[in-house]
Amino acid sequence: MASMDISSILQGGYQHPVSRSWQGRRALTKSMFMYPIFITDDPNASVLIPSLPGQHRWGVNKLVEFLGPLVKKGLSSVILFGVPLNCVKASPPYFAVTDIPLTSYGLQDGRGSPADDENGPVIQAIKVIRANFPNLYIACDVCLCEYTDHGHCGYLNEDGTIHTEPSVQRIAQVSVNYAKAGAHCVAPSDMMDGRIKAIKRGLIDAGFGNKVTLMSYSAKFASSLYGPFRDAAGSAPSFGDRKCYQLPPTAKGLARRAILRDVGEGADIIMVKPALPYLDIIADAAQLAPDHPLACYQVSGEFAMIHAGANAGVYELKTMAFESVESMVRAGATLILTYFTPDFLEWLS
Ligand SMILES: NCc1[nH]cc(CCC(=O)O)c1CC(=O)O
Ligand SMILES: [Zn+2]
Ligand SMILES: [Zn+2]
Repeated sequence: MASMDISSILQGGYQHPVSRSWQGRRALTKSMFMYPIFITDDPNASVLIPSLPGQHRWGVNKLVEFLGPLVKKGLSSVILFGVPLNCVKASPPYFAVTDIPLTSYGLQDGRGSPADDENGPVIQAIKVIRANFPNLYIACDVCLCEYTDHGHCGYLNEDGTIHTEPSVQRIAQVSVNYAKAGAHCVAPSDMMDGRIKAIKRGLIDAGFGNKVTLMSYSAKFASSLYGPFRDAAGSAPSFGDRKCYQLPPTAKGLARRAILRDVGEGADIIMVKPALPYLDIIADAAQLAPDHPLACYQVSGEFAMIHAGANAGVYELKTMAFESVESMVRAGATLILTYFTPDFLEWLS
């Protein structure tokens, strides 16, 4: 060892737990975690989702009891997903958005009207959370796939292709209605071209420009890792796939263009999704949008996979969960959407 060159020695710098804690650029904090929760339209529901270990579909009447202990432990933000299950399915009509009157809640109509119905699960949940947890930051996922009968993220033309303009118009309308109900943040996950600009315009025109954050799922890939979520939300497409709007897994260049576009269209936060297989994209986003908060979504399949590996004895769950999010932070993420949030609140206490 005496012959080893001074420039060869690194271990002296991290032999102690305290010196190891200085090796990350940023330490994990509780406020880095945003918790995705599923709100269904049975107000008393508390239904375990089999493919998402420990996660439930909640009815609005259960939210206070469920969130109370988490808020006490330091939960600072949630993202809401509506899961309308008590809807009659109709065959998809094809139309321009302005031609279709709002139907009453309960009818799945190809227009996605339950998304922002006054009595629908998301609007109700926003109000309950605002009233009971004044410091909890509420983001709302905005998409049409949970609400349309065909399960696609936008409206369709007769040939099954995306009808972009009415889709974007409707997504902006839903976003504004979530803002009116009290959401602090709207997060469009639909991947329709031009929706960030349309939502920003809508928010500004409705007086929410300086009050509501716009978080864009900018680099969202067509991934195999959304399976448990589609189970949970009942949002699997009834035909076809999402490859014409979600990005191909190989598409580094498209992801970079989408990030730059969304920055230009007024996004306040950029997101990469899924997270762990796309760390290079997170690093690209950190470099392309260095002055924006950068979110990543550790999606349902990543969460299920980490649990499955732990159950198979491949690693210890907590160690792997830490390694996964530490990797995301190392790549440049400042905010992580994850079903592990309740666990991290415990682990970081
Ligand atoms: N647009 C809906 C949406 N919003 C978030 C997810 C995935 C979240 C997860 O898997 O945890 C999806 C699924 C999809 O696009 O098919
Ligand atoms: Zn969708
Ligand atoms: Zn297609």
